[in-house]
Amino acid sequence: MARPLAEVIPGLPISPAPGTRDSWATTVVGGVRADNRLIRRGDLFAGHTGGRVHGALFARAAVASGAVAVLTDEAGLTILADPAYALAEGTPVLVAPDVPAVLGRLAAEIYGRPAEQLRTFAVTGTNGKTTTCYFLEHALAALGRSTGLIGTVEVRTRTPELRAVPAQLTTPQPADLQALLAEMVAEGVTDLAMEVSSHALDLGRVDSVLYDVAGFTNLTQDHLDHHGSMEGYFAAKEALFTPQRSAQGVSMVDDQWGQRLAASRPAGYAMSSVGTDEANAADWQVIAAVPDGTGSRVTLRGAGQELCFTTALPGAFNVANASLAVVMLLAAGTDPAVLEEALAHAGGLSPVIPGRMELLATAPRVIVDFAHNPGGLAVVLSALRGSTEGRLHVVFGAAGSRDAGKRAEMAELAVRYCDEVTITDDDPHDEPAAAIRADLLGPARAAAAGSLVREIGDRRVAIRAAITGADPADTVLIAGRGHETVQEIAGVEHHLDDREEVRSALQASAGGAAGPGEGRSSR
Ligand SMILES: CC(=O)N[C@H]1[C@@H](OP(=O)(O)OP(=O)(O)OC[C@H]2O[C@@H](n3ccc(=O)[nH]c3=O)[C@H](O)[C@@H]2O)O[C@H](CO)[C@@H](O)[C@@H]1O[C@H](C)C(=O)N[C@@H](C)C(=O)N[C@H](CCC(=O)O)C(=O)O
Ligand SMILES: Nc1ncnc2c1ncn2[C@@H]1O[C@H](COP(=O)(O)OP(=O)(O)OP(=O)(O)O)[C@@H](O)[C@H]1O
Repeated sequence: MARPLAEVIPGLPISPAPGTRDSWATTVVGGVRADNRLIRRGDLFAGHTGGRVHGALFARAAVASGAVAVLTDEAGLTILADPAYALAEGTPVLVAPDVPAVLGRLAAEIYGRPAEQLRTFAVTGTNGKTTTCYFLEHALAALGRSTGLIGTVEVRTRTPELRAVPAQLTTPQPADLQALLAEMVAEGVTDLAMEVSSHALDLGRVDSVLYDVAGFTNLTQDHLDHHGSMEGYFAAKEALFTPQRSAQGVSMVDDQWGQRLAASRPAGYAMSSVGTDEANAADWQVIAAVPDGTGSRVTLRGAGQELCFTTALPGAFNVANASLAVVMLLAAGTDPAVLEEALAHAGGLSPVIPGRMELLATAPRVIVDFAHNPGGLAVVLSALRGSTEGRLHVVFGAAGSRDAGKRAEMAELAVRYCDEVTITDDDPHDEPAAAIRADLLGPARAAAAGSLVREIGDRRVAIRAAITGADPADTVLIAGRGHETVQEIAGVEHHLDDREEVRSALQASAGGAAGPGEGRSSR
């Protein structure tokens, strides 16, 4: 889709920069990007103030890649006035006081408002967004819909066959999101399941999308470096459940935040609730979740009806995630009996989700999971404790330069549930790795009653040590990085995939090999 700028900017706080000739109005743009590396011929480049660098510094490179106009802010105009960054005479330059605030709406106009041509499901909450979106995608496919998925692990469409690319962010930047939605519409996607992070809500990444159904999973401590407090974090999530952002919402009311969300919606906003604990009133209630293979057989009751489905994903928390996805589909108008039959026909709600309770061996049982905050670690460790005959081992660390306040609670949870705790590195980013480990080790050692606690900084060595030290009846959980394949230490990226390390440790263990620093734990 190509649109003249004169058609897309009326109504938006955007004006031509002083000195830009009138010809800007007839300039036709095919797309918009805020990263020069993504520019296609005919795009508008939006170069704005960033946390690290100003995007206007890349305007020349964007024009060299085919950008036909530039949108920037006042600081960007100063940069473009510098001969080192000045654009060729005649390049249309537009200016807005706050570019990120307007980018979503501008991109939606340029790409032809693609979100309005899709049925859109948004999932927010601290944990379970990715999982719930895979459940939604799986169920929608079972219903014969052509579904796109946007989330932390990957962005994918199912038309005409599966196409996936790794995700950069949980929720893409506004221009990238609109470009992606336009691509999906062009491919024939009918439904979209996407994760909406609190950062995205706060930073305006989804401002131009009105979702058909929004879902809330839960809230536990995370990202307080950005939001300041749990109230601030909740307020960011809550904004999704307003008529400006979604037509209706579904809240999982197992925690107090979900209950508060369900009870506090503005008049006229359609909100429903789902819960797995009968102590909390909910429109749809899980009345039974019985073990079925590795997962559960779930019965939901609501609106005078019952709906049964199975999921192979383990843990009570996956009963909650799957039930939320199901109730979001019901909220969208799906008939419960039709959904029940479609799920039965598809063999249940059992998507394969990279790095989420991913089972890599059975004796000992070795699982890689993305649990990286207290809420996630608590539910995963409690599920594994209950199903482990032998000893429970956990290998984990904490990401650097992020909400350090959650570290002590994670360490205490590890020793509460596990027999052996190996503290290692996650993504230290720019923080000294040893200092992060110390933040975990102190509280872990202080709280350790009977557990063995040890420190092995090198994650490969830590994984190998835990696996070679485990007996067949034991469970080893490698927590925190899930599907991730890059470890960032002091600004340098290293390849590291927990699943590959587990496989090679299992091979070494089967062959009797021993690497450096391995062996039984010491106190
Ligand atoms: C706080 C935040 O969200 N920051 C994002 C933001 O960075 P920034 O504003 O500092 O941008 P910058 O690097 O200074 O660059 C400024 C501008 O120049 C452009 N640029 C920059 C370099 C270049 O070579 N060319 C170029 O055009 C950039 O695209 C940008 O428009 O824009 C960057 C480019 O898109 C993002 O990579 C970066 O995400 C950072 C890496 C990040 O970690 N974000 C996290 C906090 C985040 O958003 N997480 C949530 C999930 C949280 C969860 O639930 O787990 C998410 O939705 O992903
Ligand atoms: N409903 C839930 N409640 C608590 N923890 C959960 C729940 N669902 C999943 N988890 C845990 O959280 C981890 C992350 O799950 P998932 O990727 O689905 O969440 P997310 O919200 O997308 O996380 P992120 O935004 O950090 O990527 C899982 O690996 C699991 O350990």
